[in-house]
Amino acid sequence: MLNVVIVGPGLVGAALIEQLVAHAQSPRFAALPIVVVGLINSKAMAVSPTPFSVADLTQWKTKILGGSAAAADLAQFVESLASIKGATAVVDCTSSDAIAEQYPAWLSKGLHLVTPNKKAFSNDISLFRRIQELSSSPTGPSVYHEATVGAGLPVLSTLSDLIRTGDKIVKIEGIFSGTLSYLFNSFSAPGATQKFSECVAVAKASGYTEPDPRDDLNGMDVARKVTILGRVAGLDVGTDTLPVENIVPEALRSVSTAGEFMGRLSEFDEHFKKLNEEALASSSVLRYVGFVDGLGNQSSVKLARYPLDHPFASLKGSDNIIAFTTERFPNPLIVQGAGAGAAVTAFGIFADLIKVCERFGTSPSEPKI
Ligand SMILES: NC(=O)C1=CN([C@@H]2O[C@H](COP(=O)(O)OP(=O)(O)OC[C@H]3O[C@@H](n4cnc5c(N)ncnc54)[C@H](OP(=O)(O)O)[C@@H]3O)[C@@H](O)[C@H]2O)C=CC1
Ligand SMILES: N[C@@H](CC=O)C(=O)O
Ligand code: NA
Repeated sequence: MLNVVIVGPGLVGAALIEQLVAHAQSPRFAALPIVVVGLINSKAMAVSPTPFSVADLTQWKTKILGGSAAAADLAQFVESLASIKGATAVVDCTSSDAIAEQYPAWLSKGLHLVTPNKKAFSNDISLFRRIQELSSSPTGPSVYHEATVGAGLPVLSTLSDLIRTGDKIVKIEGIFSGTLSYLFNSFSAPGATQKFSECVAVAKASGYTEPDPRDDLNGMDVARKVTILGRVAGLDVGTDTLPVENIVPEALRSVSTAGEFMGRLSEFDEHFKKLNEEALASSSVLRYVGFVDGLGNQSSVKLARYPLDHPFASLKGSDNIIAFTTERFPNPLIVQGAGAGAAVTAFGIFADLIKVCERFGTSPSEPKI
């Protein structure tokens, strides 16, 4: 049995709980060897020596983290996991740097880690290397973070399979942001009529953006994904050295809240309209792309023009597209699909939890179709 505790049941963490509950209730599946024993958000926490029931998980906001729950204290929360019998995985669904810093300590206690939080893998490379080192033993704790790039799409698993089998990465090129994909697919297309600020508002309301959409528009979210891919491919890349094109209008970079930023973005609709018209005039569209250079040090993140017949130009919705050009795949291996949103991100986390189970011999059975 794998015990799971979720740190930060926000949009994505709540969707994970929903998927675990739906799985447990589905007659198609045998009982899953995954149980939830702890939840903590920024206000409250609860850890139970026995698994939370499906009924409690269905109403976790009131039944688990409601009135009688203890005040949140992460150190105490982690300490109390020592009393839980059997393997335990921490699922970090925050976007917190401070929590990412805790991973080495958690791994040293033998806790497994599954997370969509990009920070630990894209901040200082020494943290990335420490985590790799602590999770490198086949019998020790495992770390899976598929959802940090392309949400649930099989991007990191594909990359690590290519590398583990001896392929050489030439380049990885793609649209790695669900938010920026949605924005430019809707805004920069022949005949499109929506204003840029309207597209940003829809992306935020759809749950694609980071809590502050400037973290998407400034290119940092894509830079983090390019960094993670590069590091998994063995390259020494970091967000501090990557050239990154920031498309947040200069005047809005230092406004203090995401709300103020959203409120004032329409002042810059004309600026984005002009960029778009220039692209369309040359039969091209604007797309925000990341590039990992497997052979040199030309990795980058930028807004670029693509001709209308290019695969990046015909992308839909919040889809990501990731093209791996390798020694074995001179015509790129392409992964494409929804790369943001609560359900597809939670799917990636859920699949990683199943991998933790498989690695330790508590494999869930296949559906009974
Ligand atoms: N949304 C998406 O499409 C995708 C998201 N991701 C990543 O998934 C992660 C979660 O995203 P999302 O669910 O949208 O974010 P939310 O802002 O909805 O949720 C974040 C959660 O973290 C909690 N939290 C923040 N700080 C702490 C803390 N110090 N201790 C305990 N809990 C804390 C918040 O608590 P409280 O509720 O009390 O405020 C909240 O529950 C992020 O790292 C994001 O980059 C990855 C791929 C796609
Ligand atoms: N804000 C991100 C969420 C997933 O990483 C995006 O838009 O892709
Ligand atoms: Na992924």
